[in-house]
Amino acid sequence: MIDINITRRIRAGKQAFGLNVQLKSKAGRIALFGPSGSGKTLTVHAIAGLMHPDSGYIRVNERTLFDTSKAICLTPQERKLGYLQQDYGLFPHLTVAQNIGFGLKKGMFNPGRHALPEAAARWVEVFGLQNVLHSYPREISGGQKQRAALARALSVQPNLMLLDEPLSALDASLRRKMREELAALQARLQMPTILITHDIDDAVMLADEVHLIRDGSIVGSCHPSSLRELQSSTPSMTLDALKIA
Ligand SMILES: Nc1ncnc2c1ncn2[C@@H]1O[C@H](COP(=O)(O)OP(=O)(O)OP(=O)(O)O)[C@@H](O)[C@H]1O
Repeated sequence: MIDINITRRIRAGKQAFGLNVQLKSKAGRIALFGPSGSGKTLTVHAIAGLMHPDSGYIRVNERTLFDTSKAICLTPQERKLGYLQQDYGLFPHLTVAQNIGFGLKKGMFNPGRHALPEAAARWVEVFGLQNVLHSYPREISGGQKQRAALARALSVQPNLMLLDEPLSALDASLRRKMREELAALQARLQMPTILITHDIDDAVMLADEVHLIRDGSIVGSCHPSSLRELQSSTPSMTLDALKIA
C-alpha cells in the first residue's frame, strides 16, 4: 500500500516547478507515466529520501517514511528501499563486487576480493555476474550493468523497489530481454514496485496500475492495457487524451 501526499516548490533561476502529488494505491506494481519534466523522478526521489518535500507525508505499507506534521523524515537507509536509477548509478571507480556491496555495511566501500555478504552473493548468482565481479562498469555490457545495479538494489532486501526508466539505456533487443527478466523477477519476489516510464510496453509488462503525471501532479490512473487502446484510438496521443478516471 502506497499513500503519498506531498508538495514541493523548486526554483531554478527564473523557472519554478511545483510538485503536488497525491497517490494512494493498493496495487503491487505501479507505473508513473508522463512526459519529460512532469515530476516523475522528483516523486521517486521524495520516496527514496533523496529530496525532502515542503509538506505532506509518504507511507509505504502503513510505515511512515516522511511526515512534516509529525516531524518524521527517515534517512534513505532507514527507508529500506531499492532504487534502480535511470543510468544505473554504478560508481565508475569501483568494481562490480564493490558496487554491489556498497551500502550493505560499513567497510564494503573497499571489500576484499571475495568478501561479498550472503545477501549480495545470492543476487550475483541469480544474475550470472560471477565472471565480472572484478570488472569495472566501463568493462561490462549494458545488460550486465543493469543486472549489477539490480543486484545492488536487491541486496538491501528492500520493502519497495523504485525503478526509474530501468530499460532506457538498452538497445531494442536487450530491452525486450531485460523487460522479461524484470517481469519474472517481480513475479518471483512479489515485491512492490514503482516504475517510471515513457514506454507503454514497459508499463504493460511491469505494472498493474498506471498513474498519469503531468506538470507535477497526478492527473488520472488506468490499467496499463488502456494505454495501448488509447494510443491506437488516438495515434497522436497526448496526456490530455489520457485524462481518465
Ligand atoms: N534539482 C533541481 N533544481 C531545479 N529544478 C529541478 C531539479 N530537479 C528537477 N527540476 C525540475 O523539476 C521538473 C521535474 O523534473 P523531473 O526530473 O522529476 O522530471 P521527469 O518527469 O522525471 O522527467 P524525465 O522523464 O525527463 O526524466 C523539471 O522541470 C526539472 O527541470
